[in-house]
Amino acid sequence: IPTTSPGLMRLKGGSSMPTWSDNPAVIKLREIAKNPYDLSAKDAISPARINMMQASACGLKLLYATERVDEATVDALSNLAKERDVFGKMKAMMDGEVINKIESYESENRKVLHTAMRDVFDKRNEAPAAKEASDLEMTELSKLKDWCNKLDKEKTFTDLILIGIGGSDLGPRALYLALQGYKKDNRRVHFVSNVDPDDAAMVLKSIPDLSKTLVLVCSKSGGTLETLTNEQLVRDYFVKKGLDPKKHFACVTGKGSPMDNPAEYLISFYMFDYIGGRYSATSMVGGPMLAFGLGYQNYEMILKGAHDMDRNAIGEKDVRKNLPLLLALLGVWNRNFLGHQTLAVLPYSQALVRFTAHLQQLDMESNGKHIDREGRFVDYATGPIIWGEPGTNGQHSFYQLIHQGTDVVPCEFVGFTNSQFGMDLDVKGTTSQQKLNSNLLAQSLAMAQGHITSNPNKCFDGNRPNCVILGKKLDPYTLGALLALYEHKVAFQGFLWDINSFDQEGVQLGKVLANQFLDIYQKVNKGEAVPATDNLSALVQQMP
Ligand SMILES: O=P(O)(O)OC[C@H]1O[C@H](O)[C@H](O)[C@@H](O)[C@@H]1O
Repeated sequence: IPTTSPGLMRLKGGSSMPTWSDNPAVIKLREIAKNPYDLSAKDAISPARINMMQASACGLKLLYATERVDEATVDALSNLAKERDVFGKMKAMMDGEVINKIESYESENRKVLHTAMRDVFDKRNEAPAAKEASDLEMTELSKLKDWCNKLDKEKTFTDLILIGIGGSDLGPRALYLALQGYKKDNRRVHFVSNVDPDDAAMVLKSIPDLSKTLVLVCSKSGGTLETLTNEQLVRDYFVKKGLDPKKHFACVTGKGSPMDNPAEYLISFYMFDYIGGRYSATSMVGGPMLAFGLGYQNYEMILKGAHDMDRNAIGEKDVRKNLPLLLALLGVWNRNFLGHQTLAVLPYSQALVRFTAHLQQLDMESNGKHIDREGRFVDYATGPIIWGEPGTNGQHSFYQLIHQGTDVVPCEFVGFTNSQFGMDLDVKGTTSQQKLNSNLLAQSLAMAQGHITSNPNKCFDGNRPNCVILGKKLDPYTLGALLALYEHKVAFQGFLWDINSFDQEGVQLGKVLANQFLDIYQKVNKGEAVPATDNLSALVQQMP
């Protein structure tokens, strides 16, 4: 990681944060990390440890007896949280201070208020933290509720195609797929995100009746190439089928964006510049689609679960009881002090099939950063590489490396006592759900304690850190809480690293170059000559 760059001049002296290495807690944690807790030692994992090393909030329980920490490590991590002022920063975020910025450099300069989108429940003896933002969302929510009632009454639409990408696709799609047990009868949602024309083609071919289909175009900026292209493609398809797009197309966009053109749409919903794409699932980006597919009440329960987790994140100052902060600190321990580069998130729930994909954007776009909030290159590791697939499928694929590979992969397992549909059978004395959960618990323990034998081929070193997140059942409330747990984990980690978790400059360069390639394709399409001497043209000419 570079620590200096000719292109990066510090314009402003004096930092409010001590540098990472000067933090007393960092010094202490580095000392502990020389000889961290050995999970593979005899009796290292005991019933007492399992009972003590756990925390609960909003129907979720975090078990961390299988992490390489003891009480002294957790104390030192707790001090790190204090020294890096994570609660001050979380409060600034929830109160609506402008925290999405890099001091003295051109940056987004925005508030970060996804929590205000669900701060809509308390009977107002306690005012919402950012009242103006919550009030604006209340207006959108009541518009959405009325629209849902109208759709329920008129029964005109059975299918909805959501067109969007990145934050306008991943989070909402992950939530919809996660709640199939709560789907409304005779309602289906489809997703088109990739600019690959086969994505839209496959969805359009699968629609049973286009005349009963809504299209929800979702883009905060209203200018994303993939989304605009797919909107045009789908509009064109409707026209070809003799249908008027104006009677089918709705949109979600930022106020004042190029897409904010109500005359073009049946209805327009709004999100705001202080809602980051990857934090937007509980804004109108998720709202209309989820309320259409699952019903408005279920959407409200997602918001309620998320809001309750927001309260845990800001209100619970004891790190041993604050789920997002505890998860964040355990992650920082594994990343910065034990030196692990990746994190596998492994849901033992088929419903969470796209949840890890959403977390990839949430975490890696937020914390894949190399400068701190004052524009200095950091000399410590920031966000890990996130990956994973649902278990037990993953067990039959990549778990070999997790158990015996030369890289240690910290894991976060997620599981539920009950299935969503309850369609289960007792085979050989246990249900399928119990078989699923036995596998989850077995993997966690096997990674941690290992198994030493005289045959090296059958040796498991163990000492591979992991934790387990458990809930009773993946219902809308629990899913909202799980979503917010990860949103705040990511934010807390950004606060600990003192980076800006809310911009995404790293995705710009590729977009600029893609536009330059498009210019070349345009010339090729018009039969104009393209220069043979530049890299871009040379690459285009490589396409078979
Ligand atoms: O919602 P949109 O403005 O269309 O943006 C969609 C996505 O595109 C960008 O490339 C960003 O990296 C994402 O953070 C964003 O969610």
